[in-house]
Amino acid sequence: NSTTVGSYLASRLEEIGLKHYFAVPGDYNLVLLDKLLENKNLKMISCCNELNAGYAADGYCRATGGASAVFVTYSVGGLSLLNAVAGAYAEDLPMIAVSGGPNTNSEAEFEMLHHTLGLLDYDYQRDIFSKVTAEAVTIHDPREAPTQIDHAIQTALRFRKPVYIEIACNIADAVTSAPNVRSFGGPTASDPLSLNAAVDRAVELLNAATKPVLVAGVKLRSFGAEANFQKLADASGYAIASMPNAKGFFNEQHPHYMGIYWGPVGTPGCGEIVDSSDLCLFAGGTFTDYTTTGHAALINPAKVIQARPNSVVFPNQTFSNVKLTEFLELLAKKLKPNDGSMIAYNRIKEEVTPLRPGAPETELSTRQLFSRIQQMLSPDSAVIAETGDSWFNGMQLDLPEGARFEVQMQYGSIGWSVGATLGYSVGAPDRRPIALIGDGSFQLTAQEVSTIIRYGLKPIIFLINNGGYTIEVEIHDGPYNTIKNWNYAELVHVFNAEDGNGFSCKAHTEGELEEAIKQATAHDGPALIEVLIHRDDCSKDLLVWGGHVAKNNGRPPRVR
Ligand SMILES: Cc1ncc(Cn2nnc(CCOP(=O)(O)OP(=O)(O)O)c2C)c(N)n1
Ligand SMILES: [Mg+2]
Repeated sequence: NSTTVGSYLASRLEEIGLKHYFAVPGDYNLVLLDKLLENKNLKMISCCNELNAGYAADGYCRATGGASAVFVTYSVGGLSLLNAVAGAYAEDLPMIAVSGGPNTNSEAEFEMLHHTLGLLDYDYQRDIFSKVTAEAVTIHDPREAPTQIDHAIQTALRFRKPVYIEIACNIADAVTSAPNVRSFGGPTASDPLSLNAAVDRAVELLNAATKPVLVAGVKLRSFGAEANFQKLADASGYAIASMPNAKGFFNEQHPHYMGIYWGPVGTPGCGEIVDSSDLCLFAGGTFTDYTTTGHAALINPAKVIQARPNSVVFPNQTFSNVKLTEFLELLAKKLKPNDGSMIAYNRIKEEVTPLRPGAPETELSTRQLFSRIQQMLSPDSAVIAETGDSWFNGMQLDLPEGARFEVQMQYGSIGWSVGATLGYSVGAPDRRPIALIGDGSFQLTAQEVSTIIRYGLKPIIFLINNGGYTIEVEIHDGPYNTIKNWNYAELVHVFNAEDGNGFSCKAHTEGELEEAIKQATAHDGPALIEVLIHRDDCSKDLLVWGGHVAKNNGRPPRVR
């Protein structure tokens, strides 16, 4: 029996668990969107622009732990979406980017087309997307659609990477085979010999260590290994740390959790224990200039085991085709418990004394703001921290068990958080996201707040108005770090127009913040609190981190 190409794609998206997709229409994808709308089990979320639709699809992956889909028109849409897809690649998110494409006859007829470069080559968008995806296919022949679509979807799920599917505008409603039964698996299994050898080697080294530690890394989430890591943590008795881009992937209320491992700006006492340990197992970690604070973290490769998504790397040995989930799971069964690192940590850990609130008329400080946000957190919170001082302030939040934390620290494309908050809210309706967004970042993608209002989503957005690009100021200042101030709170009323339900207000003082949070929390809809912070009031950690990153950026060119 048969169906159409668009309906085939829709039924496969439904089959892999999607309930929503994000879209911006254009004449290359209108018929395709019509076919998608026929599928009543998928809901279209219409976005203001393709970049934000991509950021929303990014947030949707984070909220659901699964895939997401975004639909755009050719070239003018696709090339705007591109940056969000590159971000999904960097962050290991299985986003399915679908673009309408030129009529299958156009190239053969030497037809010049609108929205294109004015050349007679119409493969350029797929070619560009092939650089930021694990697979990029163009569907011209409806008979090949099932094969191409299934292959692209399977690739996204197996490698946890975005894929690109281009569907010619006159093919979307062409007849093709109905979808036949099959499963769409995730990452493949390990090579058993390699897995057992890697585990045995790890057991041998870790059991011989005096104060080994475990560190949770960012890839735990994308490769579905959070639960396996938790089992290993419980079985080992080791002290545990999380890297900054893995915050929340390990339960921060666990008795052996030390905090964030981020070199000189990590949780006090945590870095010292990791750096002085005689053997550290990093599970899914990434060691970039940002996650090591300009390489100021004192990681000694001779004392590190890296459990990666598809391999385990010891100081002088690598075992390939070993899956992270299976390695952690098997190791948990074989490891000898050892609380040496926990004893060491308990000797030096510092008790954090909560900040005492000032008088209500006290001018708001970053520290007071975040100590107040801390009190809002609950197990169903999801904190979304934008690139900026929000990384550092957000990192210090103490997450209740079950609360989630999202950062885009690998790609760090400012403005991501607005679309990501939209997508996360759609993907996790049982959570109330709390977004921490700087004024500079917000100015790139502000209009997606109107989509949050349009669909009645209910995140609470803290818009931190400190007058500019403070994170850049602390790395390297210049006139380019100052931005034009907006009346951010007023923008919500602009987006509400006559039928929106967005709440917003400004807070200059601790008393106003208290009132704002009370009203926002009580409001049954989206809320934006614009907090006014002094331009130089940033976290101490940003000052330290900025200095190290600037120094690392400034390394002189090597000349022979
Ligand atoms: C798309 C994109 N364009 C430029 C940059 C560089 N950049 N990184 N952070 C910033 C400034 C962020 O400023 P805000 O959001 O106001 O954050 P804070 O003031 O640090 O709280 C820039 C301009 C970037 N990271 N991503
Ligand atoms: Mg700012």
